[in-house]
Amino acid sequence: MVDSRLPNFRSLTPAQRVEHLARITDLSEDEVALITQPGALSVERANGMVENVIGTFELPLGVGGNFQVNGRDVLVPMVVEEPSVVAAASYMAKLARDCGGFQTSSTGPLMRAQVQVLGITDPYGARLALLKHRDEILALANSRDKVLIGLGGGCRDIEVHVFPDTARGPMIVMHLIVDVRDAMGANTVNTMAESVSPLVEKLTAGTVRLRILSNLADLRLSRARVRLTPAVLRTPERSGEEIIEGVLDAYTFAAIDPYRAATHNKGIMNGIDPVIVATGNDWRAVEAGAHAYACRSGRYTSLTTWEKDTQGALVGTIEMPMPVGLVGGATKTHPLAQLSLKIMGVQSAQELGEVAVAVGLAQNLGALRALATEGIQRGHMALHARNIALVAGATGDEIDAVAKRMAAEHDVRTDRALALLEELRRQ
Ligand SMILES: CC(C)(COP(=O)([O-])OP(=O)([O-])OC[C@H]1O[C@@H](n2cnc3c(N)ncnc32)[C@H](O)[C@@H]1OP(=O)([O-])[O-])[C@@H](O)C(=O)NCCC(=O)NCCSC(=O)C[C@@](C)(O)CC(=O)[O-]
Ligand SMILES: NC(=O)C1=CN([C@@H]2O[C@H](COP(=O)(O)OP(=O)(O)OC[C@H]3O[C@@H](n4cnc5c(N)ncnc54)[C@H](OP(=O)(O)O)[C@@H]3O)[C@@H](O)[C@H]2O)C=CC1
Repeated sequence: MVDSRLPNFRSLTPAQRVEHLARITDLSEDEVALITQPGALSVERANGMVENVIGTFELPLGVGGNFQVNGRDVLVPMVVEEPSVVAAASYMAKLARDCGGFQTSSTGPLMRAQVQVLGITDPYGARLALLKHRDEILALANSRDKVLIGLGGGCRDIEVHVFPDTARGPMIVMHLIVDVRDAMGANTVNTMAESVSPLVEKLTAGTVRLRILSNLADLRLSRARVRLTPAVLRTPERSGEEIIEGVLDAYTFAAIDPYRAATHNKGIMNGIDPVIVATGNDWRAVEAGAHAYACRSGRYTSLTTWEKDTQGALVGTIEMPMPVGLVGGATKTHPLAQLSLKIMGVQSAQELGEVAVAVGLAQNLGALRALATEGIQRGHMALHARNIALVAGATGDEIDAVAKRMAAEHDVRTDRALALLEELRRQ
C-alpha cells in the first residue's frame, strides 16, 4: 500500500521527488522518463487531438501529498500554474489524516442529454406522449452503444420538462438519463440524443433542434466529508477553537454573499481543476457543472459547508457534479493522463471524482484557514516570490535567494526582485 505522507518532499530536487514517487508507486523507467523528459505529449500526437496544432504547452505537474480517502492513502497528481495550491492542499490533508482523512461517496455515473422540441401547441400533451413511449425511446437510445451496454451502462430513464410560454412559443425538453460508466460521457449521450430525435419528432409532431448533454450534471454527484479537532488545527499563535470560529465566519460570508461565494468556490476549484487536467479530463465541463450546481437554489452560494459538531470539531462537506472519465476524451491520448491515474491508484471514474472533491475540500479549508487568521499573503506570496524571481531573470540558486529575501521583507514585487538580483550578482 502507498504511503502518501511526504515529509520533506519539498526540500528534494524534482529528480529526487520522482525517484521517491517511482519507488512507492512502482513506476517503470519509461513512465519515469515520461514525467521527467520534455515532450511527453509529442507534436504528432497533439496534432491528432485538436486543430491547427503548432506545438505543445507545458505546465507544472506537482504531487499533492498526505491524502487519505476512505482509509486509503492517495497521492494526487496536480497540474497547475498557481503557487501555493499544492502546498495548501497537502497541508490540510496532513492535518486531516490525523483525524481519519476524508470520507467520500457518490451517485452513479448518470449524465443528462437534452432534446429540445419546438413547434408544438400542446406541450403537456406532447410530454405525456413521450412518457408513454419511454421504453421505446430507451430501446432506441440503447441500440447505439453496444460497448457501453456490455459494460452495464446505458440509457436508464427519460424526463420531460415543459416550458409552455417562451419567446419561441411552447417548448419541451426531453432528458435522456444515461449511465455512462467510466466515461465522462458527452459524446456517448450526444450520440444517443441525436439517434432518438426522429422518434421524438414523430411522437410529439414537433421539431427537434438541440440534442446535447447538460453540463449541469446534477445526477452525477461526488461528495466528501472531513472532521478536524481543535487540537489538530491549533498553531503556536492560535488555539484550534479560534481557528474554527474564523473558518465558520469565513464560510458564512460565502454562504450569504455571491461576491464572496465566487472567490470561495474558485478556491475549491484551485484543488479540483489540477486533478482534472492531470487526468486528461474536460475541466470546462467540471467548472460549468460546479458553478451551475452552486446556483441550484436560485442564489449562487458555496459548494462546501463548514460547521461545528457537538464535540467542538470542525466538519466540512462538499457535494458537486463530477463528470470525469477514465476513458474517452483525452484520457487515453495524453500519455501523462493514464500515468496520473496509476499514481492515484483509482479504479473507476466515480473514485476519481471522489478524490477530486476531497482535494477541493482540503483546498477550501487551506484558503479559509489562512484568510481567517494571518491572511492569504504570507503563505501565498512567499511561494509566489519564486515566480517573481523567475520573471526578474533569476536562474539556479538565485531563484530561492531572491524569493527568500522578498518573502522575509514582505515585499514581493518584480522591481524589488530586479534590485535584489542586481545586488546578488554584484557580490
Ligand atoms: C502555503 C502554506 C501551506 C504555508 O503554510 P506554513 O504554515 O508556512 O507551512 P509549513 O511550512 O508549516 O508546512 C505545513 C505543510 O504544508 C505543506 N507545505 C508547506 N509549504 C510547502 C512547500 N513549499 N512545498 C510543498 N508542501 C508545502 C507541507 O505538507 C507541510 O507539511 P510537511 O509535509 O512539510 O510536514 C499556507 O500558508 C497556506 O495553506 N496558505 C493558503 C494558500 C492558498 O490557499 N493558496 C491558494 C491560492 S490563493 C487563491 O487563489 C484562492 C483564494 C484564497 O482566493 C480562495 C478564497 O478566497 O477562498
Ligand atoms: N458540453 C460538453 O461538456 C461537451 C464535451 N465533449 C467532449 O466529449 C468528450 C468525452 O466524451 P465521452 O463520451 O466520455 O468520450 P468517448 O466517446 O471518447 O468515450 C466514451 C466511449 O468509450 C467506450 N468505453 C470503453 N470503455 C468504457 C467504460 N469503461 N465506460 C464507459 N465507456 C467506455 C464506450 O463505447 P465505444 O467504445 O463504442 O465508443 C463509450 O461510448 C470530452 O473530450 C469532452 O471534452 C463533447 C461535446 C460537448
